[in-house]
Amino acid sequence: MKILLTGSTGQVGYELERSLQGLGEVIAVDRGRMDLSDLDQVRDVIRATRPQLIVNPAAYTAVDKAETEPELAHRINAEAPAVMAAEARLLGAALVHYSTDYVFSGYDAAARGEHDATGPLNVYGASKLAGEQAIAASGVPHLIFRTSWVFGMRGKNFLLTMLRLAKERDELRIVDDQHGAPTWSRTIADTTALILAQARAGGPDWWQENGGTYHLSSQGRTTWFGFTAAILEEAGIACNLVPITTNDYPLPAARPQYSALCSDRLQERFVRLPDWRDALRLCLH
Ligand SMILES: NC(=O)C1=CN([C@@H]2O[C@H](COP(=O)(O)OP(=O)(O)OC[C@H]3O[C@@H](n4cnc5c(N)ncnc54)[C@H](OP(=O)(O)O)[C@@H]3O)[C@@H](O)[C@H]2O)C=CC1
Ligand SMILES: Cc1cn([C@H]2C[C@H](O)[C@@H](COP(=O)(O)OP(=O)(O)O[C@H]3O[C@@H](C)C(=O)[C@@H](O)[C@H]3O)O2)c(=O)[nH]c1=O
Repeated sequence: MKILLTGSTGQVGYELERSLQGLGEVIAVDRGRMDLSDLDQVRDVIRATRPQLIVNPAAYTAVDKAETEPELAHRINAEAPAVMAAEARLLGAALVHYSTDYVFSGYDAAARGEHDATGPLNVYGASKLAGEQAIAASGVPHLIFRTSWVFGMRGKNFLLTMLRLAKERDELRIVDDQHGAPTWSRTIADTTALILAQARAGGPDWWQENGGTYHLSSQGRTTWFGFTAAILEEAGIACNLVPITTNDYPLPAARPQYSALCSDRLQERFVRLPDWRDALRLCLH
């Protein structure tokens, strides 16, 4: 199977480049080869490589910056995936795409299912939702994995930011009223590969029976403060931690207060993901 992989310099893309190796030939394209803000280039690269599967973890992920660059965020997160879906459909290929807990408003504490009403609070979330909708409307065989609070030992993420800040400062003030499930980039990649191995073995009806949107997020939940406390404990770093509210830490983009995703659909069909704390321990050690 020929797989076109985007975003291989990102957290999830880096892990996917390794996890997908067993499935076939992986053609990894970075921004230099396929810039998602250039829709003609996206089309041209897909037509030139003729993949049987496109895996797209590339995205505009700068949540605050997106508030001042809504058109660019929309092009990368919505229009480029729409082009990928249309081109994949023409080729008879399938598309795997990633989305976010930030498609939800998160006003209440219940964990959200795949069919619960969306309502993004910020530009990033709205652009990701538009990407999901474009893919679903295209009729291409697809999987959309919504994940949350991605961490890993590479790239830009909350875990690495906290490890750095805890060494630089005596005290960290961290929001304790936003709830979610930190999810390891490697878990996302390995789960994707496991499901795609089943798809490959499953025959022509597999995508029709199993395609669509899945929540792919760790078991359990915490707050950014709880996540930070666990990071420092696992890493053996002493630093004074002060819980604060969202109002104490004003940022350009609003974030959902309750971000927990219910991953039951994924668990019933494929695999149960580890608890966020166990994944954190494995990642750090
Ligand atoms: N990070 C998180 O906490 C979460 C992420 N997600 C979703 O998961 C997926 C993977 O995210 P993650 O790996 O963390 O993201 P990262 O921010 O780590 O990586 C983003 C990737 O997209 C690439 N990219 C950005 N802009 C362009 C562009 N114009 N053209 C080509 N490539 C581009 C980046 O390339 P470059 O290195 O050149 O910038 C990088 O490889 C995304 O769909 C994201 O929305 C969902 C929930 C949480
Ligand atoms: C650095 C820092 C952040 N915070 C707060 C700010 C914010 O409310 C919260 C999270 O910070 P960040 O801005 O790093 O995280 P953020 O960019 O909002 O993370 C999101 O990224 C996108 C891509 C997603 O899809 C989401 O699932 C989610 O992971 O932590 C503190 O309270 N203290 C601090 O020192």
